[in-house]
Amino acid sequence: MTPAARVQAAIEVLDHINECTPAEKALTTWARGARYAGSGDRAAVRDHVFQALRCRRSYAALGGGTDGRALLRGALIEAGVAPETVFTGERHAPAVLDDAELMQGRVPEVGAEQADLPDWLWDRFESAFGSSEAMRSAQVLRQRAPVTLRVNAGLSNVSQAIEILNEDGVAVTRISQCDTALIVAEGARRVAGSRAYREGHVELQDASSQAAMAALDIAPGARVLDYCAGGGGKTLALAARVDATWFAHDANFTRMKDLPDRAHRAGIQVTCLDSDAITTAAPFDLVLCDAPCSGSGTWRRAPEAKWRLTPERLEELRATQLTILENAEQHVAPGGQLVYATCSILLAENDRQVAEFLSRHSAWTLTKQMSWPVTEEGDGFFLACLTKAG
Ligand SMILES: C[S@@+](CC[C@H](N)C(=O)[O-])C[C@H]1O[C@@H](n2cnc3c(N)ncnc32)[C@H](O)[C@@H]1O
Repeated sequence: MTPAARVQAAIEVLDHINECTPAEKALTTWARGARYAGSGDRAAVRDHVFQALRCRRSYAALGGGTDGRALLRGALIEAGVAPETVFTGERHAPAVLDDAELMQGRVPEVGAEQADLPDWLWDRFESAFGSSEAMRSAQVLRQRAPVTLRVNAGLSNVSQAIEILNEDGVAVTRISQCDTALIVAEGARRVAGSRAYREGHVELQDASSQAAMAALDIAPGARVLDYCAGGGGKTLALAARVDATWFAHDANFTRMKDLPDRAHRAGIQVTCLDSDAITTAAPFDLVLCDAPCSGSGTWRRAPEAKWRLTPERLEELRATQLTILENAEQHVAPGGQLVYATCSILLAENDRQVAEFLSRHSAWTLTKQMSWPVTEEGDGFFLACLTKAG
């Protein structure tokens, strides 16, 4: 496909998304009907679509509308490419911009529009971080996220992992934030098929999640429950550095379906527990609640979420987070830890939740609280460690 044909395909996918189709589904539907598209074409179309979703508001201002054509016109203007060089009307390229379209478009307004956030979220960002840090975070969320690997310290060391990845054409760079984290500089699409990945030397995991798990104090031999385990990424990260007994739970048990295989690949053992089995296996020395959240620290990976979140949905999430903490704390042994984590940068889901929990539970003290801002190297992440009276 020509570059202009890729833009036209992205326009069609964005129009489909505008009709309330989830981005992944719209992309899959397009790819099924576009057998002529090679993997490079599919990746390029996907990049256009996701970038337009990250920058939806500012591109809409620049391009003069919210349909696919306007968004891609806005994207080209921001990239310094004259839209008429792409909207040529030639074979498979977008049709020439008409007079009505050319009348539209303006510079995005200072504030929420430039930040590519809904107004109410921009207000929250500004009041939490101040204008300049709020804008810095928002601008990072407008960019593509890095592909980051975690070296499985249980099986490999960093130099060995880099060497094995290089053999398969995956070039990586180390970062200061975390010893085990490697950012993929070249060959991201080769990671899943690489020997390093297949044999468990590396896992995909954001650097801030890795740094947060590295910040936990876990004694060898401890009994640890990952209460919101999902695919088990946090358990695997912890198990790579401490020899403990690992348990995993998720309200949606099927989310843990890949965990036994992933654990096997990483050379560790994890016991998956349903709610009844938790009661039998309790108490635990540490219960980790990597709670469902707005994902605001990861919106560059899932940009639709920032436009979908509403104040009401945020309140629902907050209620779920507190219920999870209330349920999980009952399974912690005296003197043990309850760890609350989110991949959000919103105070409402982080500091405020910890304060709320502490105000209701006098037996608990906050022993550690850390947060990671969104940066070029890592997603936003929050961690609080609470200790139960012995
Ligand atoms: C942020 S994700 C966890 C990600 C996972 N820890 C990882 O590292 O891949 C939150 C998880 O919490 C689960 N969840 C939602 N409500 C829950 C509840 N009431 N109790 C336990 N798990 C819950 C969801 O099914 C989801 O898998």
